[in-house]
Amino acid sequence: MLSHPSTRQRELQSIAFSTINSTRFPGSQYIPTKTNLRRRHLAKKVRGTLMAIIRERQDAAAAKEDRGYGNDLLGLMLEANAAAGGGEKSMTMDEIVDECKTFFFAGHDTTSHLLTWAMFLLGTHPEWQQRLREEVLRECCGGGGGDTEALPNGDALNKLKLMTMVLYETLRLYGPVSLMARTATADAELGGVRVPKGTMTMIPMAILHRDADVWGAGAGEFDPLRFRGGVNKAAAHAGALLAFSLGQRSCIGQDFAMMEAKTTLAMILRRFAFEVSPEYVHAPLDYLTLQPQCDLACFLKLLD
Ligand code: HEM
Repeated sequence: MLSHPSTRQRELQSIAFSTINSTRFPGSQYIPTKTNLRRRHLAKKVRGTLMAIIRERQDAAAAKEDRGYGNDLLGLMLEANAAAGGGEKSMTMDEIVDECKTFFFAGHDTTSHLLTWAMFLLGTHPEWQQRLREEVLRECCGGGGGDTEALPNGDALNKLKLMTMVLYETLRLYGPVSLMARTATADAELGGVRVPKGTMTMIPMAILHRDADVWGAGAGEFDPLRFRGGVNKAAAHAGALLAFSLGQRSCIGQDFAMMEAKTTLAMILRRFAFEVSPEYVHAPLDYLTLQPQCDLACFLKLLD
């Protein structure tokens, strides 16, 4: 089934990933190969769907309907763009569509796979699952107020110290983004190796995150307590956890991702106990984001 825009966007990502190592030459993207034709067709469909959503928002704002451009990220972007009034700071329609695609890819698959791996680790470490459940029941039942059905509020989420440690440890062992690329903008020297300007370097975060020189002898083990002194004190180097990258181009959505993951896990933990299916095959696959190759089946048990 390929009717949903997110399904099309996923197929586009999958084409992009599978052609990363293909030989390319100027103009090769215009040759009518099966993959190129499919890519063009999907890109057109995704753009059409996004344009329809954007036009609907613009019409609602023009008609001065209460909802205006909408109170989500797209709404804020369209509102800011309208305020820029076509000046230097405004975005073209193509740029807005591209932002929508970026946020879908950067913001959706990453967080959902962080949750997948957290479920895997908690499903295979029942003692940690129980510790987190106790923390959740203590700190945020009903946003901190005792109602087990209500969403946890921001204050309650901030009190989930063990949960934060488990998520950092999940990001270390199974960070959804396992590789980053950077191009040297000037001649440089890196660990004694000359890196000429223009060289593309790859930063293998997944490997660095399991380096015993940095994380200690138990680098391969699940040990959330290594983060008890904070993220900067967990390893030999303060910037060792690279899951969201560091510096100017680090992840813009990292706080949001942590909040989403904490909220979702809190809601699952207080209602269900879970374990990983004995049929699960452990085969993490780096398919733009790190994910289980054959899904992750879990058994959930409703708690009293
Ligand atoms: C567990 C969840 C997430 C992880 C592991 C993650 C990881 C990363 C990493 C490693 C980068 C740097 C990539 C590079 O420089 O090559 C990045 C950038 C980015 N992320 Fe995330 N991300 C997550 C969630 C999110 C969410 C929820 C959003 C949006 C709501 C988001 C939006 C972005 C954007 C827009 C960038 C580009 C920032 C820039 O270049 O200035 N991410 N993310």
